[in-house]
This record gives sequence, structure tokens and C-alpha cells, in this order.
Amino acid sequence: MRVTVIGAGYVGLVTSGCFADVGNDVVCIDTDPKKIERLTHGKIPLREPGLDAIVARNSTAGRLKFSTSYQEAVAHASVIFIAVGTPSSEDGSADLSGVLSCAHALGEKIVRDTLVVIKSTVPVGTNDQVLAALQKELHQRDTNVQVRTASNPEFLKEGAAVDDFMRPDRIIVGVNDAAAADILRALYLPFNRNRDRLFIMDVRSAEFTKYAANAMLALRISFMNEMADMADRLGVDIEEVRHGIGADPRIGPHFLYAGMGFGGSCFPKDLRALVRLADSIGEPALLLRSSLQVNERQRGILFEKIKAFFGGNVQGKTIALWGLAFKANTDDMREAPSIMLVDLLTRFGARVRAYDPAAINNARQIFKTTQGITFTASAREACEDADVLAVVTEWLEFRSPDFEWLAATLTHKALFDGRNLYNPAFVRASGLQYFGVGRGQSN
Ligand SMILES: NC(=O)C1=CN([C@@H]2O[C@H](COP(=O)(O)OP(=O)(O)OC[C@H]3O[C@@H](n4cnc5c(N)ncnc54)[C@H](O)[C@@H]3O)[C@@H](O)[C@H]2O)C=CC1
Ligand SMILES: O=C(O)[C@H]1O[C@H](OP(=O)(O)OP(=O)(O)OC[C@H]2O[C@@H](n3ccc(=O)[nH]c3=O)[C@H](O)[C@@H]2O)[C@H](O)[C@@H](O)[C@@H]1O
Repeated sequence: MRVTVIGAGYVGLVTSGCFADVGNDVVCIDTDPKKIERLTHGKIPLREPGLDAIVARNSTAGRLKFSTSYQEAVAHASVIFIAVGTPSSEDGSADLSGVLSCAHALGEKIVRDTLVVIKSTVPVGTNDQVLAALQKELHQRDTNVQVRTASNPEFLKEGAAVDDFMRPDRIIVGVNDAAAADILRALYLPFNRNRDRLFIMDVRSAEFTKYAANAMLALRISFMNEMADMADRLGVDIEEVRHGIGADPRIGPHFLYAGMGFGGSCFPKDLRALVRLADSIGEPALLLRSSLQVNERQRGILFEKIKAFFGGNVQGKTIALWGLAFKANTDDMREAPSIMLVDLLTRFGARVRAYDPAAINNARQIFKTTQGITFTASAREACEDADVLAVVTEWLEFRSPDFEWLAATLTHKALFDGRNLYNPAFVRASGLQYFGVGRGQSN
């Protein structure tokens, strides 16, 4: 099938690469000329395991092309995916300007009957807005071309995006008509061969399913973080509790890790957007609001622990920081918990020596006006001349450090484990003090 994808970010690029990889002929367009220039020269503008190989082999095979031209986008295919960003507006609602500007640009140029599929995460009713924008442009052009829209929200996780796309646990398709369902069923067949993972529903339910899924996952994390904060005061180990409750199949073992709060480009923004959507229809959204509050508090948790360790004052202290990305296996810094930690530490006079295997370039942009942070080329280098170590992202290379070397290197011999990666007894046996999240210690 010939497919066009608008947006060459995490979702658009993965979608383009994976569709091409199963034999489709894909054009991916983006308004960022630098991004397209790099992609045309085989350079991937983001870090996502497996994506570079997919882009390389499909570009070489001629099945994947990149462009900045809407003209090319509409000329190429009659199935066009919109996968541009929907960031938070100032009031927290989803900023749909990118999606709507795609709709207008497409409507100005579409030359044949076309199905426009919205993959971006958008509030209920957006498909209707996109259809209206398309029709307005077509009407002005006085053409007989017909457009339809469909909703196909994406559920991939960064760091595992290619795998999630290739082996999805569900494909949600929201349609107004059977013909659109047939097209999307055919397009997704290669990803849906063994079990029926395709759920076809009405458009508004599909739009809402995406938000409900992210909200449920975010609530689960906030719940565990709240339990962890109680566990610290009660002398309870949240890791034991995680195993204990996760064994109940009604709860399940996944996504129960307490930590520094959820970050990334989606949970925080999607929760805020859902709260605004609730406001607009007069619903209180009590749980969603609480989850955001718990999350805000949790982002400061490691700072509070470090501050308490130093008797309430971090002035002049040097903190080694392992991990800046919002989670492992990505270079994405959007709403990363490290941002608040670095801000607080440096604001109160501490120095930070930070290392991350992938996110340092992005972090440099974020912290370009921050005084007191330096970036190091290795995890070990971050610890040199540092008083204590804070582990913020769960990268594999941080999982089994040389604790004895750390004890000999860190002046104040303390490890703050924001991801509960370590066995406290084992760490303590090497001469370090250990502070996790919900490991039974309120220092
Ligand atoms: N990042 C993720 O893990 C997931 C994101 N989503 C949703 O997918 C959507 C896209 O997210 P990301 O890929 O992370 O965003 P992103 O910010 O990485 O990429 C968006 C791309 O769209 C381009 N763009 C913006 N406006 C444009 C326009 N009018 N025409 C053409 N290109 C335009 C930008 O230049 C950028 O390259 C969002 O709605 C997000 O909530 C859904 C599931 C997972
Ligand atoms: O809509 C989206 O963009 C995507 O949002 C999340 O994916 P992502 O943000 O890439 O990453 P997650 O692995 O879900 O982690 C989100 C945040 O929660 C934190 N987290 C996750 C799991 C956990 O048990 N505890 C926890 O604190 C992570 O550290 C991270 O900061 C969802 O998992 C995807 O299904 C969804 O498609």
C-alpha cells in the first residue's frame, strides 16, 4: 500500500519505518527541514533501539522517502497519517494547532479521495474538527474530492517503540464507515497475524481509549509512589510490597515501580489534557487531579532525601547524578524527573556532575542557563570529587556498579537510589549508606 505519514518524531518515524518494513511504500514528511535533511542522509534525529537499521534498509530499498513537501505528501498516497505533536497549551489542554495546520495544509492540496488517519493523541471531538478543517479547504477549492477521517491512536513506549509497533498488544481503530475500517484492517494485517488485536470502534471512543490508557497507567504509578512515601515512614519495603501485590492476577506485576514520578512527553501532558477536557464538560476528575499532585510531590522526593542527609543544607555539596533521560533507552528529556532535581540542587547551591549514556546533548539544551551542572563522559567520572551519588534513570549500565569503588570515592559515602535498583543490604555491606524510594527509611 502507499502511505504518507506527517511528522517525523518518535511516533511518525517509527510508524513510517515499520510500515515500510512490511513492504508498504512510505513517504514521511515534516516541517522541520533540518530533520528531513538529516533523515535523507540516513541520520536518525532521535535514539530508538532498532530504528536506524529499519530506516536504513527501507531507504536503501526505496520504500521509505523523506520530504518537507505537502505536495509530495498528497501526491504519494490516499492514506495519510497525522503523527505530529500535541503538546500542552498554557492551560494544560492539548495544543491542536499542529494537527489542525496539517488538516488545512492537506485540504489545500489533496488531489484524490483520501483517508486521513489521526495517530496523534487528541481529545474527543478532534477528528470532527480535522474533518471540518479539511472540508472547509476543499469547499474553498470547489472540488469533488472526498475526504474521510479515522482515529488510530498509538500505544508505543519510547525505548521499545519499534518492538511495540511490530508486536502491538492492541491496535485501536475508530471509524465512521466500513471502507475506512477495511483499509486500516489491511494495513495492519502484518502486525496482527496471530491473534486478533484489532479493535474497531467509533471515533470518539477510540480517541478516549488513548487517554484512558495513559491515565490508568499514570494512576498506577502515583498509587505506588504514595504507598512508597508511606512505606518510608512505616519501616516498610515497597519492593516487597510490589512483589506481594503484583502476584494477584487482578493487579499484575507490571508498571508498579515507585520512583521519582512519571515523566516523559505523554503521561504528564495527557493527564493535564484529560483534566481540562473534564473541566470543559463539568466533571470533577478527582482521581486525575490527585495523580498529578502526587506526581509533582514525588519529583522532589530525592532532593528532600539528599537535603535531609546534609542536615537541611546542600550548599557547596557535589552530587554525582547517574541518568538524565526520563527513562532508560531513550534520549528524551521531556518532563524528565532529573530536571526538577537538578534545578533544586543547583538553586540551593549544590554542584551537579551528571552522566547519561544518551541524553547529554538534549540535557545541555535544557540546562544551558543552569549554573553548577557539568556533564561527564562516564558514570565513574561523575563520581570523582562528588560527595554522594543519586541514581535517576534505570539504565542497564547502572544496574551493577562497583559499590566498593563508590564507597572509596564518594566523600560522604551515600547512594540515593531514585529507581530502587539495588539491594539495600548489599549496598550497605560495601560501606555506603543507602536511601531508596519507599525502602523503609524517612531520613
Ligand atoms: N512519544 C511517544 O512515545 C508517543 C507519542 N504519542 C503521541 O503522538 C504524537 C506525536 O508525538 P511524538 O512523536 O513524541 O512527537 P515529536 O515531537 O517527537 O514529533 C512531532 C514531529 O511533528 C513535526 N510537526 C509538527 N507540526 C507539523 C506540521 N504541521 N506538519 C508536519 N510536521 C509537523 C515536528 O517537526 C516533529 O518532528 C503526540 O500526540 C503524542 O502524544 C503517542 C504514543 C507514544
Ligand atoms: O502515549 C504515550 O506517549 C506513551 O506513554 C507511555 O510511554 P512512555 O512515556 O514512553 O514511557 P513509560 O515506560 O510508560 O514511562 C513513563 C514514565 O513513567 C515512569 N514509570 C513507569 C513505570 C513504573 O512502574 N514506574 C514509573 O515511575 C517512567 O520512569 C517514566 O518516567 C505509555 O507506556 C505508552 O503506552 C504510551 O503510548
